[in-house]
Amino acid sequence: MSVRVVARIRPLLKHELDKDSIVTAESTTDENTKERPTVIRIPNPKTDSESFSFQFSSVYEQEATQQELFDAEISPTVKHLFNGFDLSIFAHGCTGTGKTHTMRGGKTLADRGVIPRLLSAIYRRCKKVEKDTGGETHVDVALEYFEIYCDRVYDLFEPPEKRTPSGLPIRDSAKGKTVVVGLTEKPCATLKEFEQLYDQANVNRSTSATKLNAHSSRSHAILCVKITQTTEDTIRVSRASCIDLAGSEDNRRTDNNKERLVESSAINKSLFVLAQCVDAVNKKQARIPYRESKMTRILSLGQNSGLTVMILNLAPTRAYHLDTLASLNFASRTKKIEVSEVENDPIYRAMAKPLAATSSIGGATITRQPLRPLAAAHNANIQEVDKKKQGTKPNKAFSVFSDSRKPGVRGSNLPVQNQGVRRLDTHKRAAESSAPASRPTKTYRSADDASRARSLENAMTKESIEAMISQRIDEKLAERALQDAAVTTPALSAELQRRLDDLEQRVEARDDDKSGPGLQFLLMGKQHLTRGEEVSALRMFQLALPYFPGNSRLEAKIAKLEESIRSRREVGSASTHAALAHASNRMAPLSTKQRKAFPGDETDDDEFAPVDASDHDESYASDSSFKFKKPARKTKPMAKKLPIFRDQDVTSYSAYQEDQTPRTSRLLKIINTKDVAQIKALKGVGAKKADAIVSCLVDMDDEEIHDLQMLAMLKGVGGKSVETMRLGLTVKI
Ligand SMILES: Nc1ncnc2c1ncn2[C@@H]1O[C@H](COP(=O)(O)OP(=O)(O)OP(=O)(O)O)[C@@H](O)[C@H]1O
Repeated sequence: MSVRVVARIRPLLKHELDKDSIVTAESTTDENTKERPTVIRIPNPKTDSESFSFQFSSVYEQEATQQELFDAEISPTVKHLFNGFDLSIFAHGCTGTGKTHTMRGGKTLADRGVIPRLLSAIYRRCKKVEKDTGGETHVDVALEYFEIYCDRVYDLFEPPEKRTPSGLPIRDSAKGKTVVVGLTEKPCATLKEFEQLYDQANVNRSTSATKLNAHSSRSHAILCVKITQTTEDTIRVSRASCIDLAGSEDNRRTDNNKERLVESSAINKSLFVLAQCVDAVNKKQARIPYRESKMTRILSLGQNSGLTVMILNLAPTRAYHLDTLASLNFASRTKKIEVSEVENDPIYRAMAKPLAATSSIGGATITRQPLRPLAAAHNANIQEVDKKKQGTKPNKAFSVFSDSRKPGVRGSNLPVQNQGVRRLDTHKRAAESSAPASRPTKTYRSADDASRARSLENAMTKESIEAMISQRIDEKLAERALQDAAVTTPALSAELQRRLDDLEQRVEARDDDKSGPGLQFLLMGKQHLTRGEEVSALRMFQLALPYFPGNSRLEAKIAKLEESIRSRREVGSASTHAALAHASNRMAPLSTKQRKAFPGDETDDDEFAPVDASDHDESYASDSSFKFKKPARKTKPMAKKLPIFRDQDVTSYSAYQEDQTPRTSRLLKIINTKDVAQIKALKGVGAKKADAIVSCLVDMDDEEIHDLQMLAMLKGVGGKSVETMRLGLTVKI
């Protein structure tokens, strides 16, 4: 199932009442049917006569209330949560668009946001479940609440003075999910208790006034609600994760001071990585850059399971025009992400197979483990279980890290309990159909709760037997894996372990590094430079300088940039001058050759740019020296496909058109319409390519494609495609 994306347009704020709303909602069906609109329409920033439209699952207009949004989007998911599915709800949008209002809301009953309403619904459901099962099922609710501020994770249930500068570490659990280590898990039995805890924790959240929002969230806040349903025989854990992302900020509009800029650059970077992850997931790329920011690593969008609802918050006014377009574009790509609906299995209390709480987010029960090579890995996340129930049989000490679908077992003739996951998507079902369906089927699950409770006793006997068999298989496989590891690589394992420990220490040392904000500035500077935004790059490098006093390379870099900017200004005429200033943020692709000649050559940058520890994490298995290496450069393919931008002198645009043939002009005109239908009609362009081209164009804000070279450099387009498109056009003379 793909991520459900809904859009919400916030009403005009007091100081915006005299402004026009340019973002409108439209219904695709007959207006009289009173169905909720599903389309957002927004004018083209270049010409108001044209407009872009974006389709979503639902669109909430300015008048939509908190109650309407909750009832339609979130309330129906609560029952799935109690059926064992995880739920992720996140609010996305640029700063000041109403994310916190949507998630947290105001103090009055009508103003309450998604989170308090969700908790209220959860407590109601708890009571119902307990009543329907005649008290056999007991439901516990516990909370974890943390924020990711400047790429560091802090527990919001802890007062700020207790924070360590490097924040809480995050680790990958044995189940392949990302967990934050050391979070406080607060049991929370009533709605009243929740309100107290939540309000208190929100005081600890990092917020500040910015020019665009008087109460701007400076961090991504993530609330995890853990629901544990316990019967005499089973324990089932599911989680609802509510994520209030910090908003992206255009620092040309914020007038942010130094501190706000550091926060802003961290926010923008993590959101940029999130967008890259979404793109990579959509393009089915082998490497998804989750590890490049803590937020994406924790969210693991597309890798987590369960139900995901994204609420895209939009501001209606023209001041947000480009930001709104960027958000719409991002959300359109997000909705294509497929998320597997995987139900959390119950843990059988009678069996010696306790599992660590499984969650894509958080998990206080997971204790921190040193990195280990997989061959010698064992599952250390085994909880203490009810020893009275276990009798004298010792706890199973380990289980093998494996895909929970147990490939080794699949071919076996033994009756296997599908202990790992029960996927609901049809391909997976077909593949699994050879195994006997020993667990209750979906139809059984959705049956009336009362009859389910009555038949539970009989079903459990059969299931207990199967669970026991499965446990034996696990143990055998684990023994074999350990034997194999011991026989084949004893020396290597010790060496590898030493290196892994070493690597871990280095990663942690980096976490504690006081020059963190300086590195952030450097990184931002480098990003600006790559995009050719010299002025912004210079500003970032200047801000980084105090963190690296006496760094001659950085000083040289700044001097070089200052010189470059000065000379460009001097060369231009007075009119070009004005245009340059205006155009410092406009972009046009740069050829490989031009890029090499650019003063901020990448080679220089790498020498003082921060090294991304996450990359090393991933490559440790193959890195023989464990020294951080620069990635090998693949200049040729990169140079062709990478959209690299530089400042563009707008006065020279007209030169592009002078020597263009009518066919070329027509092609560029069609491309610049940004209309998928027209672009799709070009020779050699399918729906996917047309979509990709429009996405690229929207990403380039209001920039146009001026020539065929520029067109060929768009992602997914090459020289050959351009020629095919061009030759496929007929031109009247
Ligand atoms: N649906 C709405 N109805 C009434 N007021 C709203 C609505 N949405 C947002 N607002 C108001 O808009 C302002 C900005 O909203 P909010 O702080 O929630 O934005 P945000 O997206 O969380 O911003 P940031 O990313 O900077 O934290 C607040 O004053 C809020 O009360």
